[in-house]
Amino acid sequence: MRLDIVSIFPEYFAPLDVSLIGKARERGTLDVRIHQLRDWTHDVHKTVDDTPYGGGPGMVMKPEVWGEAIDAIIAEGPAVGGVGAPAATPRIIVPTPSGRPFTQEIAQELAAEPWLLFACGRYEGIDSRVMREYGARMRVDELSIGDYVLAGGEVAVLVMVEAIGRLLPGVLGNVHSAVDDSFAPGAMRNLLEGPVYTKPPVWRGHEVPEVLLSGHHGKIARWRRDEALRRTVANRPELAAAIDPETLDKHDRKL
Ligand SMILES: O=C(OCc1ccccc1)c1cn[nH]c1
Repeated sequence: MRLDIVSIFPEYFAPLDVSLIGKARERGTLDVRIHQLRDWTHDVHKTVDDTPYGGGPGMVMKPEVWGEAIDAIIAEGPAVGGVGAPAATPRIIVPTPSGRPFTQEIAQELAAEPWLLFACGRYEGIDSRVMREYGARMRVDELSIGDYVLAGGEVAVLVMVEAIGRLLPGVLGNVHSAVDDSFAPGAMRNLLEGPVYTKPPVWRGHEVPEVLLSGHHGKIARWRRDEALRRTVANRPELAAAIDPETLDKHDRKL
């Protein structure tokens, strides 16, 4: 997969050189290119923003600069690698509080894309005509990572790149655990993970639940399902309401 990220703060993405993503880049699984948006300005101040039409507080990012940046990046294509055929254009992702919720399901969908381009907005956002211009010929998704307002899209891109990156083949240590992720479609859909334990069996007087030491896989699976349900009801009642009995039966059938 090729990942292009455009930002006025490219230094935000230094963390992508470490851990899972760093290894994937070394392995060639991921081709990450960070771009400084100001490289496509032509004035001495490298201006990327201006006052909003219609008035109001804050500034809006200029369409011309974004258009030149995205055109230049597309011209560097097509992106090869990844599961599918080479992609002539990227799928553009724009983090914004007013976007569609970014979910594990969307992370899985994006992990199958050969080429993603993340556009980091700052100030009040990017002139809407940019999304309209590129939306006419490629997928453009405005996505939110949560109901709060950040100063810019950079941190949201780090979140999405990590959620997507860990799903790529060869990036995650044991690919098995991605299948059992919370929120992933399938057995764990709408169920949160329950509590986890490791050695020692007793720590400061706290014992590990007996059933987990029993070696009885059926009882362990049921206990884990029940704990997951308990935590989901406690922390995310709206998810608990959405669990279809089929999901729970699936767990029981696996027991
Ligand atoms: O603040 C966010 O993105 C940065 C941004 C983009 C456009 C205008 C204001 C702020 C965000 C919050 N949840 N998901 C994304």
